[in-house]
Amino acid sequence: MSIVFSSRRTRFASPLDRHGGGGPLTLKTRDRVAKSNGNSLSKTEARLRLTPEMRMPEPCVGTAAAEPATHPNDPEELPRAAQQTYRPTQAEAEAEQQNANSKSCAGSPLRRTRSRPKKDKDPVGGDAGVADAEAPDRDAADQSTARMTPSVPSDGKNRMGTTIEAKANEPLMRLETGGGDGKGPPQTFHKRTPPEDFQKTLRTSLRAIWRNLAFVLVLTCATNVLILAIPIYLFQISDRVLTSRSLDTLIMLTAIVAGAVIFQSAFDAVRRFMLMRTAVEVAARLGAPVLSAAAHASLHGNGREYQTLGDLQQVRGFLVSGTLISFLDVPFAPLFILMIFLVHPQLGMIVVTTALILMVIALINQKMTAKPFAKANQAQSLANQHLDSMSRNSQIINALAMIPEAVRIWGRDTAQSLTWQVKAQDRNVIFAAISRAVRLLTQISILGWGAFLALQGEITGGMVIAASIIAGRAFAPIEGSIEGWNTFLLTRGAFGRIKALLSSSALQYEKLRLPRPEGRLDVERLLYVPGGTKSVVLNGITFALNPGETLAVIGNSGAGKTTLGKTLVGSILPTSGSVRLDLMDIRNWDPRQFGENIGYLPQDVQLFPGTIKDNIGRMRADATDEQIHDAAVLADVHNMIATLPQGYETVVAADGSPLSGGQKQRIALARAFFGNPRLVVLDEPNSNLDVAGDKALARAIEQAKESKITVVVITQKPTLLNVVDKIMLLTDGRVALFGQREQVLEKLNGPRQQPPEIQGKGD
Ligand SMILES: Nc1ncnc2c1ncn2[C@@H]1O[C@H](COP(=O)(O)OP(=O)(O)OP(=O)(O)O)[C@@H](O)[C@H]1O
Repeated sequence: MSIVFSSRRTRFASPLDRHGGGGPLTLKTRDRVAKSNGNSLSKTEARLRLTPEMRMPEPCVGTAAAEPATHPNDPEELPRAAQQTYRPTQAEAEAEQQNANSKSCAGSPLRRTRSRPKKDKDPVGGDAGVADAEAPDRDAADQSTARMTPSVPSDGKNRMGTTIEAKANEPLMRLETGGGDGKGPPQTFHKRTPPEDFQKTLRTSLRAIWRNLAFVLVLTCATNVLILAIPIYLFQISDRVLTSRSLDTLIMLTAIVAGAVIFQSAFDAVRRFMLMRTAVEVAARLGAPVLSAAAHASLHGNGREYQTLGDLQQVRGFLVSGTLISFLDVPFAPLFILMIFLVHPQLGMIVVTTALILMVIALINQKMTAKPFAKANQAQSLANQHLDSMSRNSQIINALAMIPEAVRIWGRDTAQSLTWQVKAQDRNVIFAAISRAVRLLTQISILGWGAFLALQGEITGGMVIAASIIAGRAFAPIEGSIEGWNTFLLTRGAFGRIKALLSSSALQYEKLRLPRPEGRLDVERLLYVPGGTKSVVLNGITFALNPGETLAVIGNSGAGKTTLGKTLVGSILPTSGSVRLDLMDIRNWDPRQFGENIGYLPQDVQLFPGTIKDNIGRMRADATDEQIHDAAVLADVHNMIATLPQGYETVVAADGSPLSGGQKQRIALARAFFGNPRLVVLDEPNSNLDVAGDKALARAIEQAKESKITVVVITQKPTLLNVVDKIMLLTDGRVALFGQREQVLEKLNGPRQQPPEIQGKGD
């Protein structure tokens, strides 16, 4: 049986599958650097200055000829992987040669941006033109340096990262083709994203369940009717065969009852098969919507929304449980009771009385066990939370020898859960024993009273035995339902939570798919008061950034920097005020489109289990090698990845091993830059970096700026301040200072004092 989790936006495939378990990162021939014919290069093209990254894919013959005078780097210093990876075959080279006359060497946007002459930086960051993002480009344009087309239609002629158009005196141009990758199909402004209609999914799932259950009910009906064959057979043997001594009758009856039993067993098996498949269908249909709705709801919740997946398990478990079979059989109990009434009304009364007694016992049982079961579940949930925390913090627990304490805390909650469970189960066992005793006593009563009636000549001996068997058959589902009542209540509660989650999910509303943003950021009167508290974490934050501007947010610990970063990327929603990307409130962006156009490096970096390329590509199945490589180059981590034994195919565990803290942070930086986003928020991106990493980060921010990516970098270290346009000082959730870098630095430290003493200022 094939099981498909259907979700328009979610594909449940192992990230490892995408690359078939991880072959080497290769660029397709057309993505490789076109070998340029030196003769065909224009003067402007000949002035291209290639950085190692630019030259890495393939030496550009024509450009390389013009290179030595301007390029200080020795090719020997290029990373080995970089030098070895991209070697087209002769045929490929010839094919590429066809385009070489019209194109120069390829490079990623960043590689291209780095090709421009570097403007000498003022050591104190006095790059007077920083506020004017166009200025450096103009300078560069005056020198007729290379111009990039980061995003181009995928028509095979101009591909992102493969073409440098050398056009003099033109500002840096970015061809907008839409999509987060910057090179998907052209954006259609009025194309609406189809709504996530979870209600419909729920309705269709319920319909499927009911349809299956209706069929199961038909089979149950047949099963219950056929099961009467045995008591009827007994009745016929004792009252007909034994009295008539007819062998033919015995053979015929035996053949009929054997057939009935075979059919009954087959029907029973089929209904169980169907229930099992119904359970699987429910999990398959609702799994993806529940998970995506839970992930979305967790933005405003406490993270427990993910437990709804556990609720789905509960529903699935109930569908294959014996309790449901009992529930399905219960409606046929009156049929059996009616038959006993037909045998003799007095026997029927005994059975009805017993059924009522069993129900009363069930109600008392329910009342007596509800509280202890609830307490047991509560304590178990706490114990599970401790367990989860232990598994996430296993290294620190081991290093600090905290295992006894961790085990004690887990043990305390587990013991409490077990204590309540024992209490509940004790009561359950007692009531189950009482009900079983009542049932057995009833069968004895039927036999005894039936014998008495037989003695009176009112019924035959065969009728007595048949009545006793039928009574047993009538009680079995009633008893099963009583025992499983608690499970039924839990399942009903679980399904209620699933229904509530899917019904209230905001994802179901359709959103307009907007044109690709440019990266303009407007923050207005941002107020954030965490739910359940009265502390104001962000208080009236207002500022704006133009596309391509870079802002450093500085301030003391607890000033609200991280919270501000989270509100900028929409991972928490402000209590009031708004964050707008290209004038549109981020709440009104299609979440998928918004996510594709932003990058975020959180303070607490976590990588997903998978390869480095999966992580950089945000686990997207449609992430191309080229995009991954571009992001790595943009974040200036390609060289670092190239030094790893498995390069981009290095498998990262859930705890980030085998990467160091700094390496993890740099991979996460590349992930933030994946897809050529328009707004990137970096929360203390250099907290784990060494000097080289710090420099690479500064370069990455400069490159992002040149690619017109709006960058907000939260930092405690002054080193990054040299590469930003603006600085904001946050104090107790308020903007204490905001403005051009030089002005803010001057206010912080006084003129000509570098670097600023950020920590000291807020004290
Ligand atoms: N969900 C929350 N509930 C209660 N308080 C919160 C919540 N989120 C943040 N805070 C509080 O808001 C304040 C700012 O936190 P935030 O993490 O934004 O500071 P920060 O400036 O990033 O600090 P650091 O530099 O140490 O990371 C802190 O005092 C923190 O306790």
